[in-house]
Amino acid sequence: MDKIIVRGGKALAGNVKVSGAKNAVLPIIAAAILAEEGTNVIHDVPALEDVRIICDLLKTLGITLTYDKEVLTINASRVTSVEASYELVRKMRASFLVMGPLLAREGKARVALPGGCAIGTRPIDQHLKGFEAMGAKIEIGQGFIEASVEGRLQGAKIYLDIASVGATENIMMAAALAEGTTVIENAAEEPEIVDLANFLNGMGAKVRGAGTGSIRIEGVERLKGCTHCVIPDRIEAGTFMVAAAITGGDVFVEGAICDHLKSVTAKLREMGVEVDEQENGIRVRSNGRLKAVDVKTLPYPGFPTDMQSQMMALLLASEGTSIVTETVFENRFMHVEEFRRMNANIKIEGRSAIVEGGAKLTGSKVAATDLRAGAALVLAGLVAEGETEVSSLHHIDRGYVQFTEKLRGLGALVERVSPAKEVETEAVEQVKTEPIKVQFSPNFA
Ligand SMILES: CC(=O)N[C@H]1[C@@H](OP(=O)(O)OP(=O)(O)OC[C@H]2O[C@@H](n3ccc(=O)[nH]c3=O)[C@H](O)[C@@H]2O)O[C@H](CO)[C@@H](O)[C@@H]1O
Ligand SMILES: C=C(OP(=O)(O)O)C(=O)O
Repeated sequence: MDKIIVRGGKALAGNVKVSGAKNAVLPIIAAAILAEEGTNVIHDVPALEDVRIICDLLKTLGITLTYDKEVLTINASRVTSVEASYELVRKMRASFLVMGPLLAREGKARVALPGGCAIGTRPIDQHLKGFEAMGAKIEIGQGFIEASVEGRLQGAKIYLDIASVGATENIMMAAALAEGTTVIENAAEEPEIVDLANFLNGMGAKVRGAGTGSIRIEGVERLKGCTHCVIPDRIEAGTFMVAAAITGGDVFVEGAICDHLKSVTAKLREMGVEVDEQENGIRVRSNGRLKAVDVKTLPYPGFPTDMQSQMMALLLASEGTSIVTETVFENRFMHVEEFRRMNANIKIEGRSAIVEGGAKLTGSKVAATDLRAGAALVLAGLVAEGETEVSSLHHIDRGYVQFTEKLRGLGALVERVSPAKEVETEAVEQVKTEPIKVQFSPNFA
């Protein structure tokens, strides 16, 4: 299995370009199922494992896709199946996002139960509540959820008990082709919801209010393909902002949208990091002296749970005690155990982690427990003494395009090695100066 080897001690400097947002492109690809005519042309599609999986899923539904140079074309004029298999849903929870579009277009959908994952149980009750309110019959059995409706879905007023990102997206997509108007109250307000709404509207839908807690969707009879550019990934951007701060570096994060990163920017500034918001990106500078701060994850515009572990790495490098409270997911502290292997002093009390900064982190063998945890361990490795070896890289591949290459572009002493190369490393002890080969080259076509 591949590993990332990081040697700490280098201040990062230079320019890094942010890729398209994973969490925007996944629902957008699912929404492409709704286009009964024309072709969707989606730009800035990141070459990620999750993107490959959802593309594979659409192919099993009979849909035609091509992918070249970050441009994905999807022709969904023909849908030959309404079933999302366990094998695909198991690999990626977001596969469940095909349920709304399939139900709205085909009147039925059969999707494997997504189950829990490393960060919590992650129920889907709010998605199902929305579909039922729109007239769908839901049956659960043999590991699948089957949804069906006689005729078209009916517009409805839906109040979400939790401002769930996925439920808001799934219901929005279903409502786009429903008869009448749907109003989602307590809707999630994430930028990815706005991007999805823009894509749906590009296909001819009538979605208003995305980005607020109340979204109104007037159903239309047909949708057709359009051209769309995916927003930049705010979590990838935030990860590189932390990389600059933790190493006492000076990095321009090109393409980052300042508005999407306000909570992250505010916390970095509280810690003493200089954040310069520019039109086409964000420059982050730090002298490496960091103050401890408390962080609480919340739905957008609050501090993102997807930045919690990276922020914890930064707090470990700060002076003083910080409290990190996770309110979005019930079990998103798996990385704490891995940080401890690196000499971190962190205590968990319920939903909070008490992080003692200041102790010198030491390089160690650690494993990514989810994709953000994987990135966070690499960040910690950038300031640890000696060498850190991060394994279980399939997590990182889900959400970061060429992570090691981008870090190396900023001067980080980091590389990805495959088992064959490891042997070589031991044999000749030269690998640290060799250029690394690109490990990930997806072929979606
Ligand atoms: C592909 C994608 O976009 N993933 C993001 C999305 O996940 P996802 O859409 O799964 O996250 P949700 O906003 O739905 O989940 C938030 C909380 O609501 C709970 N919940 C959710 C749905 C439901 O029906 N019932 C319920 O109880 C979840 O268990 C969780 O505790 O938003 C999360 C929260 O910002 C991010 O961490 C993920 O990176
Ligand atoms: C938790 C995440 O993604 P997902 O919802 O796809 O598991 C994430 O992007 O950090």
